[in-house]
Amino acid sequence: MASRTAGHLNGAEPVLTAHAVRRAFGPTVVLAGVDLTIARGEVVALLGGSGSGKSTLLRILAGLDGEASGTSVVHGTAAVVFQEHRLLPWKRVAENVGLGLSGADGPGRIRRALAEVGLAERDRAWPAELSGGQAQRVAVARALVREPDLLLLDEPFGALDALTRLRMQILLRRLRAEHGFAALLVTHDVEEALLLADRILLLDDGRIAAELPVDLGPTRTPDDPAFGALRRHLLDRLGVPTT
Ligand SMILES: Nc1ncnc2c1ncn2[C@@H]1O[C@H](COP(=O)(O)OP(=O)(O)OP(=O)(O)O)[C@@H](O)[C@H]1O
Repeated sequence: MASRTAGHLNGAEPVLTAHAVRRAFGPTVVLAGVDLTIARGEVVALLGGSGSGKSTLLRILAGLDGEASGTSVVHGTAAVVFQEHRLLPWKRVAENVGLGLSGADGPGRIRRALAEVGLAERDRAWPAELSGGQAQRVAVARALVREPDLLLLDEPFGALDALTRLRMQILLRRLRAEHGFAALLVTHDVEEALLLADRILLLDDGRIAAELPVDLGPTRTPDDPAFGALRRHLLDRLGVPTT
């Protein structure tokens, strides 16, 4: 696995290298030795059945789990976006985005990050005054303001309605084109993975069971026969019948 994941780098610098990551909860082994390399600027989607350990792996890579074994190194800055926005209800939008940010350029960076997610006018709002989609865009701004080399995204659009989800996917694609960050996107949604990722990994039985490059070019639509073929292949690997 290590040599396979290293292969896709083609000489590109890695932004994340993880090796032999293992995590058990009591007697239950959830991750049995995961090797993973992400290149600078690369978007990797992580698919897997419910309970396969996707969120557990993401938390380890984010440095949020002290109990795992193996090594995981982010070469640069990482920022995390979760399925729930996790905004502090007692702080206004701009304060939430700027949490932990220091330096005289903080207010300017907060303004720019909010403008980038289309919420420049909502900087004084309270989280409770926002829609689900707006709150999640604030969470994205809070990640962006740190100018991350790597975004760790745990089902970031999973709680949103279908239309808002589509808008967020388009926003993420645009932000990625502008900023060039790398991302690891945990998702249940095969189409979302195919729309956004350069490479898709399948987590099964505690390991990366399959790896699939997505050679679909920058403009992707589900009507494209090549898109459909990859979709069927992935659903098949996930054990979902398509006929
Ligand atoms: N803190 C914990 N204590 C005990 N078991 C846990 C803990 N966190 C996760 N698990 C178990 O580890 C397994 C993997 O959970 P995880 O949330 O990583 O899966 P997932 O692939 O993200 O699932 P889903 O797609 O349903 O969100 C599950 O069986 C879960 O019950």
